[in-house]
Amino acid sequence: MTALHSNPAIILQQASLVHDEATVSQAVSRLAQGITEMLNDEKPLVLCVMGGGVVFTGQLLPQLLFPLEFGYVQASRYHNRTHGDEQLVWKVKPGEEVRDRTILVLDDILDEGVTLAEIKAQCLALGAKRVVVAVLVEKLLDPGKLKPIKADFVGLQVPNQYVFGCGMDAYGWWRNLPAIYALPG
Ligand SMILES: O=P(O)(O)OC[C@H]1O[C@H](OP(=O)(O)OP(=O)(O)O)[C@H](O)[C@@H]1O
Ligand code: HPA
Repeated sequence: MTALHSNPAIILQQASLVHDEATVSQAVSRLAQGITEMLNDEKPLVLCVMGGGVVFTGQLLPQLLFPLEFGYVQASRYHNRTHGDEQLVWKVKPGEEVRDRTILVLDDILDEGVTLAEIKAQCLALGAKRVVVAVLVEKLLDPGKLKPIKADFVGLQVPNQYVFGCGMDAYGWWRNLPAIYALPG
C-alpha cells in the first residue's frame, strides 16, 4: 500500500467535491417520492446491498411511508481497490424469501453494473416477481461502454472518476462522509 492509500487525511485533501450534503439529501427525498409512487401498494422486500448501500438505505427508509420488509445481501468485487475484479464474491446471497415478492434493491453506486446485474439475476432466478433497482449515484462511463443493467431510480450522476462518501469507500475509508467526493485523475 502506498502512503496515499493508507492515509485517509491525504485521500480527502487531494479529492474534489462532486455533490454536497444538501444536494444528496434532496436527491434521496426525490427518490423516496418516486419509489413511493411505484411501490406504495406492493409490500416490497427491500434489500440493502452491504456495505456500500448502508448510508443510502438509512437515509431513504424513513422516507418510505408504506409497508415493507427489510433484508440485505452482500457482494463485493472492488475489495477496497479502485478497479473491480471480473468475478463478484458473494458473502450473503438472496434467499428463498424473495420468491413471489416485489424486491427493491438499494445500492450506493451503479458503476459498470456487474454487481447489480448479478443481484437482480439471482433474485429473478429464485422466483422474485419483480426486481426494482434504486441507486444513490450512477457513474457516467465513456460513451459506448454498455452496462448490463439499467437502474429504475438514480439519485445523482457522477463523473467517470472514483468517487467516495455517502457509503462509498476510498481504499476502505470515508464511507461515513455526508457528501460525495472524487479522487484525482
Ligand atoms: O457497478 P459495479 O462496477 O459492479 O460496482 C458497483 C458496486 O461496487 C461497490 O461494491 P464493492 O465491490 O466495492 O463492495 P463494498 O460494497 O463492500 O464496498 C458498490 O457498493 C457497488 O455494489
Ligand atoms: O467509484 C466508486 N467508488 C466507490 N465504490 C465503487 N464501486 C464501484 N465504483 C465505485
